[in-house]
Amino acid sequence: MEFHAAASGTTSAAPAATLNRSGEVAHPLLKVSNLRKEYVTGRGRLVLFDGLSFTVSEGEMLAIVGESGAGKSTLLHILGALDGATSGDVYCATTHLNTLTTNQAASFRNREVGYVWQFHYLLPEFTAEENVAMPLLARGEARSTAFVKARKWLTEVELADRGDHRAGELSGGEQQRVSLARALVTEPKLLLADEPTGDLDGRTAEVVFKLVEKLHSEHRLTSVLVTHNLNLARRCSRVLRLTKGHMEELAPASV
Ligand SMILES: Nc1ncnc2c1ncn2[C@@H]1O[C@H](COP(=O)(O)OP(=O)(O)OP(=O)(O)O)[C@@H](O)[C@H]1O
Repeated sequence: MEFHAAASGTTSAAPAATLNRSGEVAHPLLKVSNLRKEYVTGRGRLVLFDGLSFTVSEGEMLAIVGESGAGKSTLLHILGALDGATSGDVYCATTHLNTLTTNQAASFRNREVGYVWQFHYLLPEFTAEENVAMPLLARGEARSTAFVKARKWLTEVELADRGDHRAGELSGGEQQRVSLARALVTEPKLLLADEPTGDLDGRTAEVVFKLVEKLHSEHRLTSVLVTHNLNLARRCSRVLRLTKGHMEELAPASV
């Protein structure tokens, strides 16, 4: 168990190391300070959250829970440089996400973050292998090495024998495992997952979540998962609940 001091509200410092309960140095990978997100809508300002401050240490598996509409997906998008905050700061290691240009944000997403969504967003006409190789090809990696890595990651998600199958011909659980391989083929530090098992039946969800747990620990990932599934949330090392615009830390066992 680790201590997680909330960020002090400073807006200029990259994450500093802290001590966990065993006296080991815990290096924060993500540091969120005083974050606010609002939308200006036809009916006025919609403030999703304000004053959010928290850190996520390297190696943690964090679940973000909360009511529908609380802003969990929006927060995940901000952590992954897919969306910007209205104010406040987000650091991923020494990268200050607020200051990235569009191109820098795209490069950050390609190199540092793996995304898994509720819907897999695979290209159905392409094979599993081609789908997994796509992020590497997008950043200019040679086809031969991209496909070697894609096959390695399909093996990691236990789909080595399905590489030449079209994504559209795979089952929902298999598609989600391919999307997990695609998320990790670039060997990111950070895995962001938004309801990764939300579209799957209970048994298939368990298979996919076990794979997430296995890959998280074997590849020393830092993972942030948005979920409504409290059974999955309590298996994470930390749980934060987004409620009425603020964050509460919950003991996983009490979720
Ligand atoms: N571009 C936008 N403009 C205005 N409002 C938006 C926009 N995007 C999202 N919202 C609103 O922000 C709120 C939070 O959305 P978000 O998807 O982050 O919630 P959530 O907690 O992930 O919900 P769920 O659990 O249902 O997926 C919702 O009320 C949504 O309608």
